[in-house]
Amino acid sequence: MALKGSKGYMTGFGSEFATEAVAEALPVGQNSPQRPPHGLYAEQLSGTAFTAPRHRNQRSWLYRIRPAVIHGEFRPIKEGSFHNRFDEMPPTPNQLRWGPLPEPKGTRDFVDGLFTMAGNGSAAAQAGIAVYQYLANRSMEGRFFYSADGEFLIVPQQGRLRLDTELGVVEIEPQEIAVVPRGVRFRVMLLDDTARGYVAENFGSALQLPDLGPIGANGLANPRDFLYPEAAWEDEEGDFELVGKFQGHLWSAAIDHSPLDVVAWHGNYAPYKYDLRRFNAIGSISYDHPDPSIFTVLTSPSGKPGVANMDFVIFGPRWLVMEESFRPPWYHRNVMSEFMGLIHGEYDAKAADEEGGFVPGGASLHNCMSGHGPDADSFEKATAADTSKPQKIEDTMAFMFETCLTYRPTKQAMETSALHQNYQDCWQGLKKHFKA
Ligand SMILES: O=C(O)Cc1cc(O)ccc1O
Ligand SMILES: [Fe+2]
Repeated sequence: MALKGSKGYMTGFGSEFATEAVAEALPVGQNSPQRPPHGLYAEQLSGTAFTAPRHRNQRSWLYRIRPAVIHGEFRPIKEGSFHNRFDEMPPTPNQLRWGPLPEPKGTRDFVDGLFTMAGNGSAAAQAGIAVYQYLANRSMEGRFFYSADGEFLIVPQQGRLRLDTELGVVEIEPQEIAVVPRGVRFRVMLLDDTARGYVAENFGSALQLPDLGPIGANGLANPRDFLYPEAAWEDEEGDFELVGKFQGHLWSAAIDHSPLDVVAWHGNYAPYKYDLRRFNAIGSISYDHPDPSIFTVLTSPSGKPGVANMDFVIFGPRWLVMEESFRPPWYHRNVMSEFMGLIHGEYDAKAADEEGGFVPGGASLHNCMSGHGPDADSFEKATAADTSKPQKIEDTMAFMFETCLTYRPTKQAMETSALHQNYQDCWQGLKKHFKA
């Protein structure tokens, strides 16, 4: 089942778009005419309060075959590995690292295949985030999903995905990301046999581009590299299911038609994709390793000046030229909490070890004020390196979901066989070099 209409994209982060998959389906000069063109229903989808300041206001007008209200009663469904239970055990200050999650038995689609790793804040407070990993081997057939709790930032690590959404089709592959806004209904189709990746569900204010300050008008993730789908639709009837995530729980309603029936839309509240390889990395060209905030792709402000509910930060290919400096990340403790994943290649602060190290598909968690930094091998290498020569970090893509609220790992994340038992050993070989 492929949606009808264009599979093209429109460019520009947060732009005001207008798109129609059927000619003249968009009303001209008004949003809600008495009789919209082609017998469509007009429906507004508000992502911010009606009264949010204009530069932060997000809403789209959807012109659809049936309004979103037509579906059966929602009933709670049994939750598997996809849940928001962050209080099943006391959060640990220990540094944690996981290998790739083991393949579960049987078939599962994107929604069944979500596995909650950690979270903080709550959907109720509209603050904090949940971090999931997914492992899917089947497309969502006859099944649609939305979250009222937050936007979904999807980071594929293996396998291409086609996100069929109410507002159009977004295709992503590893090293690209997509964001599906709160409330938008979608289904995830696998374009390869299996799919594996990470998701941050952002309960707080919508992700936006960071301010650039003295960097100037250009750099980091450039607005025109964000792609939004053109309208695409289907008019399918059948015994389908709509799964909603609402206040941390999953609900299911019968729906006798596809909710992906939006023939035209206009506005600035829509899913989008971004290719991480387009990131314009900016760094030190003199000395010292800068703070990783220079690698922020998207940020969700918390309301406190300069403090992010979440930052999505990437560590991609770049030159290191800092002279007489320790070039990898320094040892540090951070009031913000750091969940990391590796999409591709190797991370410069962590070499392979007997547990496999930090490998693609794996993850690490360095929580509020827990010490961390390069392992012993990486430290030795970096302190011996010739820093009069530039060094290129190539063929790698790691990322961090950094948040101002402390992560609470789930019980299942603490009990999975993927959790490394000896992670802290990677630092125990750090020798004393002090000479008075
Ligand atoms: O801990 C990490 O590996 C992430 C990180 C990278 C960096 O370059 C500086 C600080 C930081 O937390
Ligand atoms: Fe860190």
